[in-house]
Amino acid sequence: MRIPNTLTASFCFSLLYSSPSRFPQFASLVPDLGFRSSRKFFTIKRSQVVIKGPFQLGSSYKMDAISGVTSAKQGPNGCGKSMGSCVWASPEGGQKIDIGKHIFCNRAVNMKNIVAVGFDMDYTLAQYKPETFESLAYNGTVKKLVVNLGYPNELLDWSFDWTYMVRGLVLDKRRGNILKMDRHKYVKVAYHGFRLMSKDEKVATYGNTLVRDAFDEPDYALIDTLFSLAEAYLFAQLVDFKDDNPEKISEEKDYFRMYRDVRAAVDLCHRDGTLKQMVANDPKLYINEDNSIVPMLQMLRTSGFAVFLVTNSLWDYTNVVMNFLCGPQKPNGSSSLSLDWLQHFDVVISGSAKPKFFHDENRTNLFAVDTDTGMLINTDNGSPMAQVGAPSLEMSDQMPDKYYKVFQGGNVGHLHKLLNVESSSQVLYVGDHIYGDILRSKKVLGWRTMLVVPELEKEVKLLWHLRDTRKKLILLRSEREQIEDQIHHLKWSLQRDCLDAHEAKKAQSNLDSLEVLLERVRVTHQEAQKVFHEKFHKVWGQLMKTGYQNSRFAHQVERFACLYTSHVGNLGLYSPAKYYRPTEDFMPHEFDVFSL
Ligand SMILES: Nc1nc2c(ncn2[C@@H]2O[C@H](COP(=O)(O)O)[C@@H](O)[C@H]2O)c(=O)[nH]1
Ligand SMILES: [Mg+2]
Repeated sequence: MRIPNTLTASFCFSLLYSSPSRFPQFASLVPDLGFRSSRKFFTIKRSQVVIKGPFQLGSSYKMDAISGVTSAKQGPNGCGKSMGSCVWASPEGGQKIDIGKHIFCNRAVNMKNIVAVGFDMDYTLAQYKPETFESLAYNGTVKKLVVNLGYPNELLDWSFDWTYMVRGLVLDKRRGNILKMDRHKYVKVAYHGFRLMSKDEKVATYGNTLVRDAFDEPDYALIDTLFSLAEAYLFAQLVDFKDDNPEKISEEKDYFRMYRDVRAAVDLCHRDGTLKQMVANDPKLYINEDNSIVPMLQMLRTSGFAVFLVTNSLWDYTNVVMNFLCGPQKPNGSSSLSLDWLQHFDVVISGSAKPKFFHDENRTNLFAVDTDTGMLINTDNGSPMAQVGAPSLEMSDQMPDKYYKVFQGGNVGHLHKLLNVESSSQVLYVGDHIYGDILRSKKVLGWRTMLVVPELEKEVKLLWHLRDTRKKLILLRSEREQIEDQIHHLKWSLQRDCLDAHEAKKAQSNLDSLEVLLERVRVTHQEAQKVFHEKFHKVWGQLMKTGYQNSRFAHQVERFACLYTSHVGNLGLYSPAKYYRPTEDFMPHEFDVFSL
């Protein structure tokens, strides 16, 4: 458990209730809550090949009590004047970073030890607009279910609430349930379709099992990428539809098969042009414009880092998206495709097939990509190969008129070689997908990782605004526990102590009052907790919490992401020489000792 150094003082409180005569103090809290309401790149001329051959959120941050910004004393300036908006440094030697844009640290990353910084593209560099992009995926999927898989036409009239589903949920494919669980994998919130399951139903289904469910494939699906929000919503709709209209969905299509159909239809939307062609036609409609990316990339490169892109998207689509993000932009927002954006990268690997890419033993060929034609060129572990009958390869020191740094496929070994990386700990990779980008790269490979969690900006800001409420909730929970202890004490005394009649009567009276008070505090606490969570999300509450515990999603972030932040551009707000240090760990006993 970690708490930021700067906030610890505000969490200090003491509750020393020793006798029933102090009960009114418990009750006095209830109405106060306000809840009521080194570069090497390949160069290829048409007939000839030429081969050519890197500074936390620690104690130096002070929270601005009004606005929730911290002022960061920064390290040496690695940012040239030309990079106007890469403003991590200012003449005053520091700048205000909005709390929603902080980079949070689970595991130390010293940028001075990093040689190469890499990026994922979709939902990392490119933030899709869920209201248009996920709706496109939703509509395309529904259409395929009806036209190709024989689902009833009325599905075409359904609509999609893109705000409903959130990351970190788990779909129970066999039972048609959508679950939110804590870090111990205890199901805390459960819906069947869109119907909230009662506590008894939930416990009967998921509680008290001797062998705890892993909640993994094949019976469960993890909503771990923003790409999955539409399919989760559609699955819930289908579950309700089948329950209400069993005659309209063929019998053999149980919940599991319906999920499989939805998955297959979504998958096809990603492959058959349903999504990519539409984005290519009008990127501005589907992707957020972002003028922080280019300055951030420039800052990294001028600071000496090798910068790379590894995306599962293929070259043609990558080129469209990166053109949109890096320009050149035309006044109307459209951009004609150019290769200018490649200047910000040392190596680009499209069609990388992550997470397989992170396994060294994966023998997938690495092809160079002809960026004009999209044609793949054979390479021998990244070194271009001559075709039989074509002119032979030559080595030259001269800068060629056309060079290649775009590849497809391959594995992490190829990438290390291309970047001249000696140790995997020298690489920082920024991605949005815990499984696809982060887990494997850190666990298997030892790369340093940064997870982009766009939901975090709103969550952290809200947490900041609700900090007093949160403190009152902590106080109320503690109050509940202490009343319970008093009740247990009195009950024990009534049963075991030889009390005279007067003492027994007094104890019983105190006990009766305490039980009434406990019920009042319990109801108030529960209601307050519910209202608090609903401020974050009307259905699922705080992304990073389930009740008091970290959510399963938060647990994964903590375990697998060295760093995490709301937006990739936040990297440009910190010094390229920054030493990101984690906040101090706290065990529960330390909370008691230090009154945290
Ligand atoms: N075939 C499928 N492709 C999918 C699916 N969900 C996402 N995607 C595509 O993967 C890449 C992600 O790229 P990255 O930059 O984040 O590595 C992108 O092209 C998506 O369209 C799916 O279910 N099936
Ligand atoms: Mg991605």
